[in-house]
Amino acid sequence: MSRPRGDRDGTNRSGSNRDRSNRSGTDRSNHRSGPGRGSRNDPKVRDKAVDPVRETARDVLRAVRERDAYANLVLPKMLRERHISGRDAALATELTYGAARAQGILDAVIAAAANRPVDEIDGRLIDVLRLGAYQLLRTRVGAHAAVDTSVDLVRSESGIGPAGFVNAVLRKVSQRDEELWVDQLAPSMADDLVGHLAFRYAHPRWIAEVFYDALGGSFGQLQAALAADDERPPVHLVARPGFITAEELALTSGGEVGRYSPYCVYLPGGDPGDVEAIRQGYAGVQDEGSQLVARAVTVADIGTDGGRWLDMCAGPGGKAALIGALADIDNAHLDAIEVSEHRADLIRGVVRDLPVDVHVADARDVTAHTGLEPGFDRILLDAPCTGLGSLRRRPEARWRRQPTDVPELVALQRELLTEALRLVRPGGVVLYSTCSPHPAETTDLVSSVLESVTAARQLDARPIVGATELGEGPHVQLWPHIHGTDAMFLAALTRS
Ligand SMILES: C[S@@+](CC[C@H](N)C(=O)[O-])C[C@H]1O[C@@H](n2cnc3c(N)ncnc32)[C@H](O)[C@@H]1O
Repeated sequence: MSRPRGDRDGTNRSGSNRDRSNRSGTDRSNHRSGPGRGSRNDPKVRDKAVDPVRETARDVLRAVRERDAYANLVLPKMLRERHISGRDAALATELTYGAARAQGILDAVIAAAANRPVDEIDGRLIDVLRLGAYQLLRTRVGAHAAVDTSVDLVRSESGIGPAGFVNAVLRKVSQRDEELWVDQLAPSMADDLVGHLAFRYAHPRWIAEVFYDALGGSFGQLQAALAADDERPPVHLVARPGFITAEELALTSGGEVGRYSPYCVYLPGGDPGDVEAIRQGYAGVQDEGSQLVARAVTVADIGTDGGRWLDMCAGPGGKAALIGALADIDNAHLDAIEVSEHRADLIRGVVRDLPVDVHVADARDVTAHTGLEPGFDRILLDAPCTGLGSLRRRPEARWRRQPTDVPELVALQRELLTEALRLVRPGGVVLYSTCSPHPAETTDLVSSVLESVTAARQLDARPIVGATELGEGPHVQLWPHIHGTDAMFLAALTRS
């Protein structure tokens, strides 16, 4: 890949709320007459083609439910295969991700309207009911269009009886707005404020409890955090240092330079795949919080830097690409380890032309599996975690994750951090990060490792992160509602 050369600040060496209006409101079916108008009111006599946008959203929700698929992997592929683009693609994305994120509140409303638990309703109908209820409660799509298109989907696949059922349930859903349904169905604010907020902002209760603990027991902060997490997430781009500056990327993409990371650009809308710099490999899609973590590894003060850098859990390579670009500028070298062959391939795809070696190995015992000896100057351990800090970017994840996932991950994190502290040279830095604010994976984990590795101590991470409102330290916890980033956690450690 040929590219302009630059310095690490991004200068080319060549010189060169849930606000309803924020929700998608494209009512592409308003031309259709709805229930109560002539024969279209009767599912028995209708014979219309289904709307390809809703059909695609329905198919993705079904793949998520039946095959544990990831909506954000399945949807783009389906849109390409079905030649759905532009505004239609945007609407399909909003409906799919919105319905997946809001599943908890939608299911409660559907169960109340159907007068039966959702697990007693055929799964194929549930997908459509969620899609219809989402449109009714959380978009500006007209009620007739939301109901009609849903009934069409069911009638074409399952026939008149199920279509009549969906029609009846969605009509009942449409009789109240979201606020009224919350008043009726959510736990009372007086008796159970965490439960109420969890319901209102479509989070499982256990996750709201984790956020509440991580936020120091503040209901106000919890409400803001859940509300931000319930929003459509912003798209952040990273301008790869030495390839393009954030200013150039903002200019060419129509975006705005980010608040904290010198490499970040906020993209207001549109498909990042259309951005020329991304197509050329000069830029990528990466949350600003992840950029701050990657940059922090490279700016921590460690005295003389021998240029041996390590990324212990590197796949799919977002941070390795940024650290690798900075290593290139600083004449350093990065070893990137990843246990999954497929994810190692993804790393290779983004570090071409950079001083990065990719190793497929288990990082719990790096020397045995890669031959790499201890003595690294800078180590990033971006540990496998519950991902509770990036739920807004993984629509269905909040309903899939279970509290029982936590202990196994914590055990793995403990082994990996202990190994990182073995590999770092005295006076070097280990940055431990998670895209989770769960105390068991963050502060508690760091404390317990520090208790067992007596040569290690924690540094103040705040000065190397380059953001404001970072609390009392020494660790850093970013939040969507405060920093606009994913809820990344970061702790800096060294050893004697
Ligand atoms: C949070 S992700 C890392 C994200 C990455 N730093 C990025 O910015 O693209 C954690 C990664 O660790 C990998 N992993 C899990 N267990 C591992 C192990 N024992 N050794 C090495 N990698 C592991 C997972 O496959 C996953 O790709």
